[in-house]
Amino acid sequence: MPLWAYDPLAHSAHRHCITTKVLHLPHGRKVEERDIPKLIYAGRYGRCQPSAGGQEAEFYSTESAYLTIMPESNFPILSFQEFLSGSEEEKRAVAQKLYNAFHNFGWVYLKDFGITQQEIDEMFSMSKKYFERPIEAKLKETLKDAEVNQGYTPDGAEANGGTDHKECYEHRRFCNDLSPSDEELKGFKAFMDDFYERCFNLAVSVLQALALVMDLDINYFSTALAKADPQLRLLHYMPIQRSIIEAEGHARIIPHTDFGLCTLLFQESGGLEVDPFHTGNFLPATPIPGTCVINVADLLQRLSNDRLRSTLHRVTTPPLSKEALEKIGEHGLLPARYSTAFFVHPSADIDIDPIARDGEVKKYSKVNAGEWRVMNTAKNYSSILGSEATQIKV
Ligand SMILES: O=C(O)CCC(=O)C(=O)O
Ligand SMILES: [Fe+2]
Repeated sequence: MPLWAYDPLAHSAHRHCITTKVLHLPHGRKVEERDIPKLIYAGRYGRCQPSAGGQEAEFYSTESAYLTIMPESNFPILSFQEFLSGSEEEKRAVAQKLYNAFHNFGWVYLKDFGITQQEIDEMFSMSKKYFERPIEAKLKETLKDAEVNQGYTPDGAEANGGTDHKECYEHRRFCNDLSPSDEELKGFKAFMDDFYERCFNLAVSVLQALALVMDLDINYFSTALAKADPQLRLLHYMPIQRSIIEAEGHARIIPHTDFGLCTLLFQESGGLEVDPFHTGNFLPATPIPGTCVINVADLLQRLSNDRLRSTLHRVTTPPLSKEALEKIGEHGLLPARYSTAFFVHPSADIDIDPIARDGEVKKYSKVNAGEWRVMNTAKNYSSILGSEATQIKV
């Protein structure tokens, strides 16, 4: 695996290949080349830590800046090509790697998955046109119902235990009444329907891969998704004062887990951070061109009886150069950020009952996917849907 020194004060793309055989650390300590892969990056301004045992490495410095060491990415990067077009044996090998990534980290960067970077760029350009419209036009299309869960959400209206600073648009499979007409934004609905379908097909393939290694019927998830109505979400994090999103209880999106089966995520710039082990140690999940990120969500964790991990994640200040941060200052504005998520929820009539193996105890009770979804959506949107919305019981 190539090794990269990553400068947390520099732009996310700013990485230097490590050429040294030995890293010299403060206080005369050294890390031999063979041990470098064991170091993991431990926070935006944090420390390097050996991943298994041993002493903390802390920062080491070069002439240019503080550097920490990390592999090219904090999370595995996996080509999906051979699952889509390979032999049975190749399919199984990809599926096993996907399963391992979800088991160990809950996250994977997928490449060669059938949607090109050019198509992703076109989607972001449509997303920007949507959000650039006047606020009055967007507010007319405000999301109204936890069950329908389609339309626009203004800044500050969705959060659960803190304050988010973002605006969103939700697109669904069967009905999108609260979306701009062709007169308002030409081609929007047709474009989003098409992008939605491509995400849906990818989600089915990803879940089929998991079924293969989880010893489930290969059609288990396609049946669970037959009548499903997942949620394509466009997100816009407006330019915002750094001091606001770095204040206690605030973020562009506060730490949370997703509550469906899994989520596909496309991101244009940095700021996303993941805490795979729920220890408060958030690792940057910076965008890698040509990839999408896929994370496990709560229903898959429940179904797998905790074999697959649904991880905490948040969006906060992106990794910017020291100069850029100085220029922005504490009260200056951070640049806007765009991302798009596809939340994969099963059909409302499916029950999710943990699969316990080898005499294992089930760690969760059975839940109905439809009720689970309405309850979680209502909780997150109580500020626009009213407090009664949170009283739906499972
Ligand atoms: O914007 C992102 O990168 C993450 C969005 C997210 O986690 C969510 O909407 O649940
Ligand atoms: Fe999320």
